[in-house]
Amino acid sequence: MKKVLVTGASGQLGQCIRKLSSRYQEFEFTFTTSEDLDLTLFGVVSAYFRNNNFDYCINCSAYTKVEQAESEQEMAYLVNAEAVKNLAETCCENECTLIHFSTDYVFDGKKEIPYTEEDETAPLNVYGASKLMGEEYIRKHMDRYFIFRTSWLYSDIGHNFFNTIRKKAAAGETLNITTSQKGTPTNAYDLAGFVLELMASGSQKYGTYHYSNQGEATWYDFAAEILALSDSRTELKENNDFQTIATRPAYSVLNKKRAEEAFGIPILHWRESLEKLFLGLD
Ligand SMILES: NC(=O)C1=CN([C@@H]2O[C@H](COP(=O)(O)OP(=O)(O)OC[C@H]3O[C@@H](n4cnc5c(N)ncnc54)[C@H](OP(=O)(O)O)[C@@H]3O)[C@@H](O)[C@H]2O)C=CC1
Ligand SMILES: Cc1cn([C@H]2C[C@H](O)[C@@H](COP(=O)(O)OP(=O)(O)O[C@H]3O[C@@H](C)C(=O)[C@@H](O)[C@H]3O)O2)c(=O)[nH]c1=O
Repeated sequence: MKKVLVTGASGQLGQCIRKLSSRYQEFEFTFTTSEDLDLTLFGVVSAYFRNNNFDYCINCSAYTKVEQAESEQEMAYLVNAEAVKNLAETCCENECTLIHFSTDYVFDGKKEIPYTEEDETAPLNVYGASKLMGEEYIRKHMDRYFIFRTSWLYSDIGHNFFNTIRKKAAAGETLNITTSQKGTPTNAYDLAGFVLELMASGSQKYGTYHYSNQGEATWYDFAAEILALSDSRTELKENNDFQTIATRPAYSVLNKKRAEEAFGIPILHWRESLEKLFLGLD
């Protein structure tokens, strides 16, 4: 039976993978949080892999606080770059395939058509730059890896825009939402299902890929759809000058052709996938 380590298991994507993993009886899963396995400690990571013969590592760990990263630069690079380097070197040494996630924020948003994997990266903020450095370590140290750049992940789990909007609406707050970014919301369960299917297929089409739901939206469009599906009467206002500490790309829609052609796994439109999430909510 193939052994799979899922790191960052207490986070949003890690928990989605855990929920879906019972459908994949052909794998033996181990889930670790930062308390069980701190990826910033090379010696610890190296010993852990030597003592377990993992075939795959799905790395869901990351420093994802985009605003805070601007003042906690060191921590962002430690987790998003140095810890990833530790993992890449260790996976390589132990012949373990690494599945890793990166972000649309590696791009500067100056394009007006979806970004391909070949497009030049030029992050505008610390989070994006630290994630890009993590990607580069993997490409430098490994052959057997999959990097999936994704965007605007949401689910009913953890801290994300979907949960923020639902909480604010429930509290009766008026929402002021930016129209100055265009991207694609991605249901974290879809991404979780996608990587589990990829693993089950035994694909060896290693490399860097883009994966998000289909279509495009502003954060305002996304909030409007969340409110509509919640039957909420909360007031929603467009804001084209929402102030943030970190600069974000104005346009970060990802072109998914490479992943679609390589793996043949259908990808839902973001509106359809959002509806699907609502249907499963209590
Ligand atoms: N969320 C989003 O909108 C997007 C996310 N991504 C990428 O997708 C991936 C998953 O994101 P998501 O699930 O939302 O992220 P979360 O922030 O929900 O989860 C990240 C997890 O990483 C863990 N972690 C942090 N530091 C360490 C460490 N030193 N060692 C081990 N684990 C650690 C945290 O665990 P603990 O709490 O135990 O410290 C946390 O549970 C990440 O690579 C992210 O960059 C890409 C695009 C969009
Ligand atoms: C809460 C809130 C945010 N915004 C704006 C701020 C920002 O431009 C945008 C999204 O805000 P958030 O802080 O929720 O999202 P942000 O942290 O930018 O989300 C990003 O997270 C990282 C991890 C990624 O990798 C990206 O793909 C992306 O998902 O919406 C409003 O306009 N009004 C609001 O009330």
